[in-house]
Amino acid sequence: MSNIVAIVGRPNVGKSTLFNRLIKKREAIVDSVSGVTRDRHYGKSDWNGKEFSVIDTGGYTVGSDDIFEGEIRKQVQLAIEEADIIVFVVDVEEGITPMDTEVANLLRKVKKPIFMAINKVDNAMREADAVEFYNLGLGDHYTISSINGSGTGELLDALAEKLEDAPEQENELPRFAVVGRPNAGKSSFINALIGEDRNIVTNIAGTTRDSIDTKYNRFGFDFNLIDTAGIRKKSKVKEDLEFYSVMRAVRSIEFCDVAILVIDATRGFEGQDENIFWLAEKNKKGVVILINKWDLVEKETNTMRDFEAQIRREIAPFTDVPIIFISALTKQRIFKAIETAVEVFENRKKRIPTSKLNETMLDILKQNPPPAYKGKFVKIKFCTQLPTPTPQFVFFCNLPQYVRDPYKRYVENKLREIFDFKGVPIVIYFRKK
Ligand SMILES: Nc1nc2c(ncn2[C@@H]2O[C@H](COP(=O)(O)OP(=O)(O)OP(=O)(O)O)[C@@H](O)[C@H]2O)c(=O)[nH]1
Ligand SMILES: Nc1nc2c(ncn2[C@@H]2O[C@H](COP(=O)(O)OP(=O)(O)OP(=O)(O)O)[C@@H](O)[C@H]2O)c(=O)[nH]1
Repeated sequence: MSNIVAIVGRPNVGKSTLFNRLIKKREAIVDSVSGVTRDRHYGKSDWNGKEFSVIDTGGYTVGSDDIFEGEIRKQVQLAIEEADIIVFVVDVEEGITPMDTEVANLLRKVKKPIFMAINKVDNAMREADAVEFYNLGLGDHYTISSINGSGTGELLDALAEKLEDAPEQENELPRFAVVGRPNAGKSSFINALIGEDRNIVTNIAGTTRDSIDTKYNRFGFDFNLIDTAGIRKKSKVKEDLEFYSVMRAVRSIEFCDVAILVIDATRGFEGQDENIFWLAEKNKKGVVILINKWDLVEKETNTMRDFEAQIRREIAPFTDVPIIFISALTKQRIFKAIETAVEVFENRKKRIPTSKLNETMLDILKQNPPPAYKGKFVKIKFCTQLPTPTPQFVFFCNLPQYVRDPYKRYVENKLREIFDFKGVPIVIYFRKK
């Protein structure tokens, strides 16, 4: 299952504004992960019950006009190859520009669903101006105002119809995605893992959407590796582009059950690593962190402990994530890495019987209830785990609106302590009863 929506268009048409609006719809649950080094946005949202990832292209580095245009063309081409749905944003204030025409020419040949969002249609007058864009010869048009939100609902309704439903994934093999920054050692890890079997990679990049899995049996475990991009041929263009690595990570994370995040020990846990981490968490995927190239690190007594502590600080409150120190080069703890990923996969499927959950949790929560709010006391009466693919719990109480985030975190920590959800994001709801 993959629902990646890419927003393309020339600079200043309102792509980022539209992106924010698409994501803000569900601000309480999701927010955007913005690239630290550059202004790249990707986020997770849902509409009419369907989930999707949104990637905002752009964040172009300003150079000469030629370079600039080349950069846009590259991003559009990548969006065409890698995204499932494309939203092409144009600007009614400016009308059709040569760059719009160029983008439209690229898009016209594409079989994927394309939505043309004619932006900045803030009032009825501009509705008439929008007609001009029919000349670009692209199918479906939507007049929107990203600033005031008008028209975006219709756009999303139409878009949601093209999104795929989340598939049932019971009883399938674990799907692992090896993700991380360029040069972290992802390919080396995969090669160390599959060793002489590397020829069993039969999928060719980009042939079909579903060819992203490859099945392996190693160390007695059966699993699928998602998007073993590193062992495939890479094109120079793709390697150069930060946009490509983001797109790749989003896609393989969407497909996986557990994200194996490879960090370069010699560089530490940096902004981009954190982005990928939170992306997995927002997608409710299991996570295992591998600190690779451990052979290169000069070790003193507390090196490992300090390294680990620093990462746990960064990823709080989701701190019980396995962190394993490996070397893809010497194959140190490669087995342990896979074994742990399998454990996390099992944790993610874990179902706590309602009776057991109530027996343990209600007592604990009674002894440590949410703080009174405006003189009112919250009483938690009952709890249950939802029948969702990933752990989600509902706590029924008299005044759910008074339960604050710190208390939710407390409850989450208790659940983690008692039931072991190591490496797995869990979601907690309070509802009225
Ligand atoms: N009037 C009006 N202005 C808008 C609308 N949407 C965006 N803008 C304005 O257009 C300008 C550009 O918006 P951005 O969202 O930054 O455009 P962008 O396409 O992401 O630009 P790049 O990051 O340069 O690619 C900003 O000043 C926005 O406030 C709209 O619906 N109506
Ligand atoms: N010393 C040491 N070097 C390593 C280790 N793992 C990878 N390397 C080296 O790090 C460099 C990058 O490794 P790759 O496996 O290509 O990294 P990658 O994450 O797949 O990189 P991209 O394909 O660019 O995303 C190579 O020169 C590897 O030989 C390790 O555990 N120890």
